Amino acid sequence: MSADLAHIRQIMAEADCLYTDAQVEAAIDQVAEAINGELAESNPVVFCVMNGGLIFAGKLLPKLGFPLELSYLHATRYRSETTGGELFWKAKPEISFIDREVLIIDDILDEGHTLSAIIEFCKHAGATKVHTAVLIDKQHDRKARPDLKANYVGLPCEDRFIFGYGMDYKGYWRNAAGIFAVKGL
Ligand SMILES: O=P(O)(O)OC[C@H]1O[C@H](OP(=O)(O)OP(=O)(O)O)[C@H](O)[C@@H]1O
Ligand SMILES: Nc1nc2[nH]cnc2c(=O)[nH]1
Repeated sequence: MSADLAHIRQIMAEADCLYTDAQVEAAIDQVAEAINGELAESNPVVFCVMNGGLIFAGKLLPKLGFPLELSYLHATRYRSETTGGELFWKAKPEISFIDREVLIIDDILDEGHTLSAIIEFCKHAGATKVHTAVLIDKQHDRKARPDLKANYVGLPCEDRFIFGYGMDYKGYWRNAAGIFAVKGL
């Protein structure tokens, strides 16, 4: 069924802006500085988690000033919905992880089932160390594991359904220049 574009436009018009474009850009600069300080000698394979990680990875990678290899993987459990379900691998990584450090880049750590599963996958595939970077860490007590944290976090956000900078609302507004929360969610 095609999307109701009037509804999609209304979502943007009524949304609350949690972070402006400039605030997100400043947060990405800080993440880049931290990664440059810690991973410059580690020759990592960097994985962008599609689709949500695309914008964050695209903005972050040119700010990293050391040799790295880039690949992608696609795991989803929201599938254009606003609540998560089973993790579904749309594309598993094809590059070898054996004896490599890995940096996973994703847009959001929410309940963390996605990141947990990806970390386990990388370890089983032979990665020596798995580093994680997320643009947003959603603040609540429903994490998949209580100690689950990303190594690098751009910004915290309140416990609402958000979109923009790679994150979608029903498949739309990944292109929104800022982080927005859906009215009432
Ligand atoms: O911490 P969790 O509760 O597991 O949620 C986080 C995941 O949810 C989103 O992916 P989604 O399944 O929506 O796929 P998409 O990136 O293709 O939109 C997001 O990109 C993260 O990968
Ligand atoms: N777009 C979007 N995807 C998510 N995946 C997990 N949480 C969220 C969220 O708040 N927004």
